[in-house]
Amino acid sequence: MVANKVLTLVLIREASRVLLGMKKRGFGEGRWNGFGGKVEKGETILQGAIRELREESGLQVTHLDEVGRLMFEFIGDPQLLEVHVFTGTKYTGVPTETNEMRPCWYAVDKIPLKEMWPDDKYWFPMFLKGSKFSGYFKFEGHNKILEYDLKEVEKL
Ligand SMILES: Nc1nc(NC2CC2)cc(N2CCOCC2)n1
Repeated sequence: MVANKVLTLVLIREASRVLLGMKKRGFGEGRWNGFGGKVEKGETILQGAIRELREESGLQVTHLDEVGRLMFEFIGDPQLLEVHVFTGTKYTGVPTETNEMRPCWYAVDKIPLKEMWPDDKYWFPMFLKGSKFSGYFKFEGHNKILEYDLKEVEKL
């Protein structure tokens, strides 16, 4: 039995723009995404999200709201990914390029969905509306979604 791999994803948002980063190496390289990654032993998921945001973008936050939960299955891989999506509006610092990520602000009507993970085009509109969402995506490789279900929820 392989436990889920717990990952975080932080989307920092201002009134009409969202901070994304171009992933420069590793999982998701070449795609725009929020900031995040693994949760380490001894930290909560929220603490992991705050840490990854700081490490990957230089931004510090004291509060994040969990807005989504996404599960991912990859054909042929027993390891499920469990991604906790957070958003925040109050931060300190300036978005800074790191060896992981090149940050860039995107207007909410110009989100580069074609250059993001394929699932994003389904749940990003829910994120932008301020809804909470819960979904499951079955991938074949890193570009093809075989099945998915996704719903807006009152409570995660
Ligand atoms: N936007 C997004 N979509 C994902 N889709 C699954 C890979 C198929 C994963 C993911 N992250 C996983 C890595 O940690 C950051 C968030 N972020």
